[in-house]
Amino acid sequence: MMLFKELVLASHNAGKLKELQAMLGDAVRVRSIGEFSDIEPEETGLSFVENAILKARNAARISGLPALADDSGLAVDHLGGAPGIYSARYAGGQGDAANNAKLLDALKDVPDAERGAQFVCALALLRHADDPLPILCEGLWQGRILHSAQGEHGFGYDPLFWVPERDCSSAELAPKDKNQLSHRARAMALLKQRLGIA
Ligand SMILES: O=P(O)(O)OP(=O)(O)OP(=O)(O)OC[C@H]1O[C@@H](n2cnc3c(O)ncnc32)[C@H](O)[C@@H]1O
Ligand SMILES: [Mg+2]
Repeated sequence: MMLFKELVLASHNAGKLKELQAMLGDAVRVRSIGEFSDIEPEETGLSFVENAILKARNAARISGLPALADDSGLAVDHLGGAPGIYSARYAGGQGDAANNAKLLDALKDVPDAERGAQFVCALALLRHADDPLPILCEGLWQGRILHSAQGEHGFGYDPLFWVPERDCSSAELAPKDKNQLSHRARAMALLKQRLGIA
């Protein structure tokens, strides 16, 4: 059952915000944390779930609203699951292009069969800043890392992520298709079930 009509999305990533807003639809009025603060909390957790809770708690405290956070990243088999929770900071916080260049370099000469990877998304919803029982939902998306960037849609590692079920990169998918297939889409589908807005 839906407990509120308005929530704040605890993300400063424009690509994520767009996707989460599209997935939530009209069921709930969505505010962005950028309306309240430009300061990003330090992501000190050792798991996606811990970081999602930390970001949602911070946003709920700042806004006084229920808060939804997304902590996500790319886990590459050949790299033992890296960059994982450090995906945004993989190349030292220099942004998507630097992260992608570093990833291609790390996988140089690695054959396709060993380029498996998964996108991971953890969503945390806190009804208020001191909520002792956050709602947690996760989603995974299996694919593999390309040898060069392909496609213009999406954000982050999308141009390097090959989607086997569609035979294209995740940046070549139309946004509405990515929003049905992705790690974020899967986590959000579970969250909507939990909230009774599926
Ligand atoms: O923490 P917030 O403010 O939400 O924004 P962020 O960009 O820092 O987000 P994360 O800490 O969760 O880091 C996620 C990293 O994983 C990447 N990522 C997550 N989902 C992705 C997707 O759907 N497509 C491409 N890259 C994605 C993204 O580009 C970041 O480098
Ligand atoms: Mg972040």
